[in-house]
Amino acid sequence: MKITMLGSAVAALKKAAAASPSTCASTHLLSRSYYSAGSYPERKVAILGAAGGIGQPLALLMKLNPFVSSLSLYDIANTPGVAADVSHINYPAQVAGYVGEEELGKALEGSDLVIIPAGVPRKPGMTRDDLFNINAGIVKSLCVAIAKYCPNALVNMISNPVNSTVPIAAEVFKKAGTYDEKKLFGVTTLDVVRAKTFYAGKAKVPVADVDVPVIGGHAGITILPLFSQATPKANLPDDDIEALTKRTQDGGTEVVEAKAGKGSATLSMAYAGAVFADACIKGLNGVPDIVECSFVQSSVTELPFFASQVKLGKNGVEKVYGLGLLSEFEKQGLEKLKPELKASIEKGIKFANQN
Ligand SMILES: NC(=O)C1=CN([C@@H]2O[C@H](COP(=O)(O)OP(=O)(O)OC[C@H]3O[C@@H](n4cnc5c(N)ncnc54)[C@H](O)[C@@H]3O)[C@@H](O)[C@H]2O)C=CC1
Ligand SMILES: O=C([O-])CC(=O)C(=O)O
Repeated sequence: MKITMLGSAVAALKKAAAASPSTCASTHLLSRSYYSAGSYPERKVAILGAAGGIGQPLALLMKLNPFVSSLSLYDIANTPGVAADVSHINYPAQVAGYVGEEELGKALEGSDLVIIPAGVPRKPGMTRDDLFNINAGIVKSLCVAIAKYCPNALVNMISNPVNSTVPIAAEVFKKAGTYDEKKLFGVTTLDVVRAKTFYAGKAKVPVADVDVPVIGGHAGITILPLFSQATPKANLPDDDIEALTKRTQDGGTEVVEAKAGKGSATLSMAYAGAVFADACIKGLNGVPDIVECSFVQSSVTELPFFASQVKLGKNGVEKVYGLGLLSEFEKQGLEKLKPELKASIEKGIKFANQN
């Protein structure tokens, strides 16, 4: 029964992907073109924190991605079991599990893409910034190893607070002399996934057709969905737009509270992480017009890092898009988010240079 369900879910994903363009509406995982055997280079993907709540379903989804030839699962515990389990799935990727710091180098060597969901999640009452004290150190040490063992890999940062962990990673790479701003991404795809889902529900349009850019950062009011640019157009009243904006900004907290102490979003995050990783790999492989929102080094505003739509190419970020036309409500939201986002970025930079 379970196998039948997974089979039909994959078939549904393939159907949806075949029906959608490969632009920023690409929140679908599998497309037929993947199956033109041998037409793409081998790709190694490493997941750091692979035995965790996000790491395990993300490992599953990356195993199902036929672009991936080697899947490297690293954690401080429990990865041999996760790797053995995932390795039995009849998709091409060769799976290996690595456990403990002494195996981190082997886990990373040769990686084209490193995805980092390592670190502690929130409990009710906490902000993402409350995770800083533990996760900053974890991310920093993992990035030191990335600089050493796979300095050319794209890095997808999931660990929170993303608004600070991305600047930490950038500083570590700068110190190591390996920083390439085109290759470092804060994963904000879950904000886009949520904005699409909530908008589709309110506007009563098919969710597969919806696109909504989300800009700013990845915490509370720094998450700014641009519903004025949402497609298909729905002309929702202002109070609906305000409610949708708030729900998107509080989406993570909604899940944290519903899980009541048992962590934060894992399944939707694994999905979002797999969508973004897939877009990165497609870009590396030269698939044209791959556009996703991500928190990257940016000159779109005065802040050094900012999330907006980016085009992904053979070297990572090919183009950072501007914000387009904003409504008055969005303009106000943009000004309101800047001080918090600036402080979180500076906190990350300071940590990386002091510790
Ligand atoms: N960017 C986003 O949109 C989202 C980010 N997150 C963040 O992702 C992170 C992980 O969340 P969960 O998977 O739910 O947590 P979890 O606690 O279930 O898993 C984290 C994993 O990281 C591992 N880990 C800890 N230190 C490590 C190290 N030094 N090296 C390698 N692995 C290490 C742990 O052993 C554990 O298996 C959290 O910081 C959470 O806030 C969660 C949801 C969405
Ligand atoms: O809310 C959290 O702590 C996890 C997260 O980043 C999200 O679900 O967006």
